[in-house]
Amino acid sequence: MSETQQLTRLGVEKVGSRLGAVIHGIDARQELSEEEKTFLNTELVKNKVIFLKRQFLDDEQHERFARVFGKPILHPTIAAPEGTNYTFELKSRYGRSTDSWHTDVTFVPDYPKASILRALHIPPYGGGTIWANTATAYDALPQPLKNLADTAWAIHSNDYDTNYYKFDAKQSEIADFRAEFISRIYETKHPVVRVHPQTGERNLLLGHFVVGLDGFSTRESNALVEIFQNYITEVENTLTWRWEEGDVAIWDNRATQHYAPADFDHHPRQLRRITVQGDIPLSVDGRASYYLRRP
Ligand SMILES: O=C(O)CCC(=O)C(=O)O
Ligand SMILES: [Fe+2]
Repeated sequence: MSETQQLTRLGVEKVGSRLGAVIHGIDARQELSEEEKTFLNTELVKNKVIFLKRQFLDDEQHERFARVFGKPILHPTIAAPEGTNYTFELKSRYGRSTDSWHTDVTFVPDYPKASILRALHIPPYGGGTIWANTATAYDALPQPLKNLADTAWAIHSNDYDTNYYKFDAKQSEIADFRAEFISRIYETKHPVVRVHPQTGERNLLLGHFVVGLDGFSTRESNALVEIFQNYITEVENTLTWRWEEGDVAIWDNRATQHYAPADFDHHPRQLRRITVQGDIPLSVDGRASYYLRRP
């Protein structure tokens, strides 16, 4: 197949106003061409979350496909399921989900650049995932709030407040997960505004691993973070994806937050995720994020 033929079969279907596109013409189970890899990386940065429908990847294909976007990395504390090297499992039998807005793994400085999530088992209703654009959220801030965000720093930790779980999931399941999640404690200081290394856009870098803003009291910090988060999670600033089994979502973890509503009762739900290596964020004035604490 000539290069032009190959490129013409690739398609981008925008599915959200501020972010989100479905990519057509890619079979992620196969080894991809350089053109296809470049295309996917370009569309990822442009659309912030992209979807490939009905791919039905196995674990090995998932890990290989993730390499299109970077170097797969292990979660700092949660072990990969047996038979996989870099996989993070989201498996729910009691209605638990990550029903809290976040960017993945921001409790380390060089948190993942992108996450690649595939759906194995989806409940009969609910069980979608919502993404938000952290660049348009920044752009929407009034100038005085931009000025504050540009100069503020936040402390992120994996020992954050997990009481966010709204659905009354089985408490022992939550407790077991939390125990493993905080088996080693990390703390990182990030600028509230991260300059995107590829687009130069300013992105709000917050989410549920934030334990506080540097230099503010807990009350002030909570109030300020809520103001910023409200801009991120404004409904018009988000996109909801209704999964079908086999679908793959890839998000730019430097430019988005996401949330998985616990709206599927006790139906089983299973997804697997691979994250790829990120680089260290830089603030508007060029200062880098750093560890405050590591095991
Ligand atoms: O369960 C989901 O849909 C997303 C969970 C999540 O936060 C993630 O995969 O990073
Ligand atoms: Fe996540």
